[in-house]
Order: sequence, then structure tokens, then C-alpha cells
Amino acid sequence: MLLVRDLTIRYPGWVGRYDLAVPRGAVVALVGPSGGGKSTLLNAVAGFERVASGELAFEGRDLLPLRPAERPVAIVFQEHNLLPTLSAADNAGLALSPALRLKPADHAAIAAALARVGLAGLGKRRPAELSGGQRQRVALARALLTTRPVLLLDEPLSGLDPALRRDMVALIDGLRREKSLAVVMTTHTPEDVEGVADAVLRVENGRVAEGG
Ligand SMILES: Nc1ncnc2c1ncn2[C@@H]1O[C@H](COP(=O)(O)OP(=O)(O)OP(=O)(O)O)[C@@H](O)[C@H]1O
Repeated sequence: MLLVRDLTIRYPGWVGRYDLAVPRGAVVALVGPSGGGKSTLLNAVAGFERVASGELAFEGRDLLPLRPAERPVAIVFQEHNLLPTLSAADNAGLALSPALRLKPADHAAIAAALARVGLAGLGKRRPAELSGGQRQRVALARALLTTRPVLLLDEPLSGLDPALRRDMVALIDGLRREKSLAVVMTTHTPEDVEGVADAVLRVENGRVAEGG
């Protein structure tokens, strides 16, 4: 279980104060207005925001003292964060070896992950040679290769056509079952996650609304 309790992030003139609980195997979708605080929450869980106060734990372990690389958390950012000089395969492979010391089995796993997101045969391309949706899927392939039990996805469906959105949602659904992941994703199109999300929660003014 990922547990967020009274987790407080302050920017000048803005405060986010979050409560959220996500069991393993569950998908929680965050919706709400632009600027409501969705990305800030994901970035704080991943360790990229300074937290003023509150609790953040996974399976009872306090995550706040841990650096991002030490946290049991994989995140796909809104802007994908691919390295422009690396091929799609190497960008995905960073999940397995940050220095890209990849074994033959790693190359096979990378090819399988790229195939899974519909990018079979495109592993040699650099990000600039891919469409926006394809770049997004490279970032998703990288997340698929991590063995971290918490998966955070910031707008993973934006820029994808409807058929691809359905494929990605099915992929996320399969993964959370297979690996018992706790998934938190943001979306502007909640209808896309109907039938997959265990909860759709609204984030507004830096708060996660009750219910959903
Ligand atoms: N580094 C920062 N410094 C100061 N203010 C920030 C910073 N990052 C975000 N904010 C502000 O914090 C609030 C929440 O932003 P956030 O990016 O979390 O919203 P969001 O719900 O993800 O929006 P969107 O749907 O547009 O991505 C906004 O008012 C934003 O302007």
C-alpha cells in the first residue's frame, strides 16, 4: 500500500496538501483542472519535490528520507525525459542499467518491452525520429522494465489516438495485475480509464477530493 498522509508541498502563493491510499494492484486516476496540483503530487511521491511536512510510506516504510533512485517508485513524466542522443532502446534500457551496461538478456527484455508498447523494430531510432506518441511509449517501455512496485504516470494517454489509448490502458491494466503494482496516473480524459481505474479522484487547489 502506498500511503500519503497530509503530505504538504509549498510554492510561493500555493500549498498542496495531499491524502491518498493506493493498495498494490490498484489503479487510481487523478483528474482535475490544470494547475490543480496533480503533477506536484506525483513528483513529490517520486522524490522530486521538497516536502514541507506529512507522511509518505510504501508497505509501512517511510519514503521521505530516500532519494528518488532509492524509492520503490517508477515515474513517467509529462515531458517524457528521454535523452536525445540515445536510441529508443537505450532510453528504455536506462531502467535496467543507468550506465547502459546491458547483457544479452537485457537487450531481449528491452525489445520485448518496446514490442509491448507497439514499437517493435523502432529501437534504433532516436527521440527526434519518433512522433510524440511514440516517444511517450518509449518512456512507458522504460517504466515497464523497472521492477519498482509503485508506477506513476503523468498524462500517459495524451497525444495518443483513441486506439492507442485503449491499448495503453489495457497494458497498464495487465501490468498492475501481473506485477501487483500500485498505479497512480493523471488524465484529462477520465472516460479512457473507465473499467480500469479503481478510483477516479479529483485534485483541485492542491487537495485530493474524497470519494471517487
Ligand atoms: N516549481 C514550481 N514553483 C512554483 N510553483 C509551481 C511549481 N510547480 C508547479 N507550481 C504551481 O503549483 C500548482 C500545481 O501545479 P501542477 O503542475 O501540480 O498542476 P497539475 O494539476 O499537474 O496541472 P496540469 O494538468 O496543467 O499538468 C500550479 O499553480 C503551478 O503553477
